[in-house]
Amino acid sequence: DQMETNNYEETLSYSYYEKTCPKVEEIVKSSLSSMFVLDPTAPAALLRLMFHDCQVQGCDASILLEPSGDQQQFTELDSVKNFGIRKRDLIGSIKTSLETECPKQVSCSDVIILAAREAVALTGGPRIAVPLGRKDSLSIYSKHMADSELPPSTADVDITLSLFAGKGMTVEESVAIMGSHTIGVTHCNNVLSRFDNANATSQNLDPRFETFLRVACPEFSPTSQAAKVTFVPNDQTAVIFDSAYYDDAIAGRGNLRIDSEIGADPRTRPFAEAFAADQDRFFNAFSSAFVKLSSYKVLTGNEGVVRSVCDKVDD
Ligand code: HEM
Ligand SMILES: [Ca+2]
Ligand SMILES: [Ca+2]
Repeated sequence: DQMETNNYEETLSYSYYEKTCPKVEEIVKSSLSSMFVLDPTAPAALLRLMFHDCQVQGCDASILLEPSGDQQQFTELDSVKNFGIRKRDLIGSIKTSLETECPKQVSCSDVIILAAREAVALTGGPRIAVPLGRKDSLSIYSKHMADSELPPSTADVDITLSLFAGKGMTVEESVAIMGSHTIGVTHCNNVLSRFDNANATSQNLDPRFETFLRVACPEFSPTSQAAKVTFVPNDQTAVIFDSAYYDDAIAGRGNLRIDSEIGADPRTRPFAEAFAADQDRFFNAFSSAFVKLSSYKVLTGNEGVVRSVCDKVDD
């Protein structure tokens, strides 16, 4: 009787680690609560990390892989689309604690999702129930795939709605998931294109806010070092997960093109207004969108592995 060798199709489950690592969610939460006290900007980094992992060959922890041996290889992080990705090391620290508690059980891809979930909850957002059981990729990372799959910083409403429709999201959920920009920062190199007059009229850019952006991000070249180290907050309350992002979007105070246009486009504005007026509605739509994004193209069962360290595929 070969109980352990079945190849039944496995799916994500809300009780996946019940027997193999019952304390997993508690361990992720307690590790991150102390890390977030040390660095209140870390939650935003971990939420974005989840998006950028899931967007490139699915939620498989491919974004964590480092070059192996002494080969010269380009990783996902070498893609300019991954500019500003930070705090990948925190996932490694959580994984180390988990290896002590339950060795070789919890995948790095699940840790990324659980860390993003805590990033939302610990900054004042909803506590989202997330199904688990993702496996980590064996295949090698790809800079090329990161270049082609991640949205450009100049993305508009069309690009954004079709990106999220591809993950089964409604327009309401797509507007809600952009509410992730309620925390964190945007570096000036991503803001400078807003000053291009050819685009400005369609972009719902409040003139006083434009003045603020021009002062915060003087017109240096987008590729200069100065533009890569200066930044502006993503909304008025950039360490709190709230609906202030939508107030700003409606008023034309968005840093990126999408952050402003989402508050003006006839397809998205009604939802931005609803979320600005009703935070519960935002949190509910955000939660279902989060589950859709984080279940995108996952590897389960024998399709992937549980890495023992997150930045390497085990030998
Ligand atoms: C069309 C869709 C999107 C575009 C074009 C976009 C673009 C960007 C850009 C250019 C930045 C600034 C990075 C920097 O300068 O350091 C940023 C930051 C951020 N994004 Fe997005 N984003 C999109 C969707 C999302 C989604 C779906 C999430 C999460 C589920 C997300 C979460 C974040 C967070 C939390 C930050 C702040 C990061 C930090 O403070 O380190 N974004 N995004
Ligand atoms: Ca990935
Ligand atoms: Ca906020």
